[in-house]
Amino acid sequence: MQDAGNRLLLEEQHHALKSTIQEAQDLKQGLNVEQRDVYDKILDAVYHNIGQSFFVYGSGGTGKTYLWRALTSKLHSQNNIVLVVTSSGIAHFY
Ligand SMILES: Nc1ncnc2c1ncn2[C@@H]1O[C@H](COP(=O)(O)OP(=O)(O)OP(=O)(O)O)[C@@H](O)[C@H]1O
Repeated sequence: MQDAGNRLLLEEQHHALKSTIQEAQDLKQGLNVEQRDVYDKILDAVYHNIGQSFFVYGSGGTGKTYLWRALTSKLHSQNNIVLVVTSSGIAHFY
């Protein structure tokens, strides 16, 4: 019985991971040139464990949240833990 439970859990986790990978690919493909430049710089810093801070700013509706979704989705799809702390319109990734 426990095996069946574990199998269901694994299937569900696999399904969730497949959805996240697809979402990450879709969001990445949709990035405009400016967003893609920032996306690449931030992921490069994460993958090389540089511990850099980035301040992403722009007028309302210019795609900051979209960029954030693309980044978190990509990192989640690779089993990374993403902590997002938002305060007064300023969001930090750790
Ligand atoms: N590269 C993109 N491709 C397709 N849609 C995009 C892209 N970038 C942004 N959008 C869309 O444009 C709209 C505004 O983007 P978003 O919410 O990311 O802006 P924002 O900078 O976070 O705005 P605000 O500062 O007002 O919160 C959203 O509907 C978002 O899905």
